Amino acid sequence: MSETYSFSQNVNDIFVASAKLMNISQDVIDQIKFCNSVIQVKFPVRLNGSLDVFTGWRAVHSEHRLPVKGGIRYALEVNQDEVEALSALMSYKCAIVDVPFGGAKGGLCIDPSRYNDQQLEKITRAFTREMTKRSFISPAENVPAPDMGTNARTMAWIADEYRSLRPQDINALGCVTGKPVEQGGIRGRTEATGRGVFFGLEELLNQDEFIKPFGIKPGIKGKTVVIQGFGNVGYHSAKFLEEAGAKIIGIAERDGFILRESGFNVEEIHKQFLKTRSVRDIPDVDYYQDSKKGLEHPCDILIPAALEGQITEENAPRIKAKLIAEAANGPVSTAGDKILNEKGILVLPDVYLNAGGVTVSYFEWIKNLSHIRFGRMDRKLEDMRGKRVLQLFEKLLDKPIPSEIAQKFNFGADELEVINSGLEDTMKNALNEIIQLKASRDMPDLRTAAYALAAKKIARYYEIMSL
Ligand SMILES: NC(=O)C1=CN([C@@H]2O[C@H](COP(=O)(O)OP(=O)(O)OC[C@H]3O[C@@H](n4cnc5c(N)ncnc54)[C@H](OP(=O)(O)O)[C@@H]3O)[C@@H](O)[C@H]2O)C=CC1
Ligand SMILES: O=C(O)CCC(=O)C(=O)O
Repeated sequence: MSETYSFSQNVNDIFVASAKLMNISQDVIDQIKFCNSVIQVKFPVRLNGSLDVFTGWRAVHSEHRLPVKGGIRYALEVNQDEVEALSALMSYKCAIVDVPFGGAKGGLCIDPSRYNDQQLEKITRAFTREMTKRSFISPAENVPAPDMGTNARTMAWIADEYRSLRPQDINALGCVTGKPVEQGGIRGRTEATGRGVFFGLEELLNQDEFIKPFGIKPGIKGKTVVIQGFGNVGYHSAKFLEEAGAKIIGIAERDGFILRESGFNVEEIHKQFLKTRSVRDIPDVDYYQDSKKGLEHPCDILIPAALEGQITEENAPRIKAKLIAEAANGPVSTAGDKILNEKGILVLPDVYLNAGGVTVSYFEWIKNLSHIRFGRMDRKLEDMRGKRVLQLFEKLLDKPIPSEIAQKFNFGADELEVINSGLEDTMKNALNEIIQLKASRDMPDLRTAAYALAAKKIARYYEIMSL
């Protein structure tokens, strides 16, 4: 990454350029683009007898809708510029997929692998107290979720701590999403971002005319895929793509790049990886110590699913993938993006593609506020209704409907089916909106069109308010 790289500047630049293409006034652009507020907290935690001081941030980008929403990241690289950029991405992402939230993001400067679970719990609870005290966590105003270095368990600690601080808040469980199902979470959230990446790619690869100029053939089957980052998002993206017939040939992790041109068995490799969180000693693969070289390996689809700023003007000229699917936030810098576009590489942008996580977080938040699981009240009723319709058909036809056909009438969906269908619908509709806007305004690329769509939707809110 170049020394002058500013993630938030990158996000602002592309937002401003895209908003201008929609003829949005400079006043409204300025109102939207800046981060509304950001807190930095420094707090001590006693671990093994000594006091360690931790630094964390939570940035709120736009409160045009409340609550504001966005993950909490635990990583040593976390800094204020990063959380501000990520919070802006959250505002735009939510607008694109019509999730009625503003944008936020948090981060704690910590290497989570250096602490055991008990220590992480203590640190997380202390961080939660700091943010709750300042109203940077609440079901009505500011709702975190998992991101790099955090997971469902971290969210359970946050929810529990918040509940003990605000026992009178009947909606306390909605103060955070991405919780374990047993603690008020929703089925399908853990894998939602990866599943959303899959739905986005599936929809894109169905658009024969759109992808043809990039030399990309329709369909997922047989496509070769390289993934950077084998955590939550990378693993689930790989898994769903493999299930649909893609060949995952390369995985770039923190400590190296593994390659098998004939394709991995994702589940098997993931099991091995989890033993040490390393790709170094995985058998029967080619191993390269220089992880970043993995991004340059020839493939149909390259999926950066780790950090921002991974493809810049430095390595973009050497990228050989036909399609880059940005599962991570901000993996391609503005300068890198320009080079990819000039090379004719299609980029499916983060601000749309990884929105599956927040979409299902929205469903979880609704579940927490309504205090009932999706399907609990009407599943049986729907099932009975469906069966009656089938019986009626059988009566009219005077013969039984073959069981393989009857089974396809999946009446009475359970929570996971409801969530996954809502996610699929959201991801596919949003991509079509982006593609249509790109065509109608002759926009240069999907990223510009996605930001323009977000700008249009958020600007509408401000314009109505000042009528
Ligand atoms: N979780 C979610 O729901 C969402 C996540 N995202 C974005 O997706 C990306 C990944 O998040 P998530 O999967 O949740 O995070 P995880 O922490 O689960 O996984 C990230 C993985 O990337 C690895 N990694 C870190 N640095 C590098 C590097 N330089 N090169 C290769 N691999 C690296 C990590 O290794 P190690 O553990 O050693 O650090 C880890 O295995 C982030 O950009 C995040 O903002 C976007 C939307 C939602
Ligand atoms: O699920 C959420 O609320 C936020 C997910 C997130 O942090 C992201 O999309 O970058």
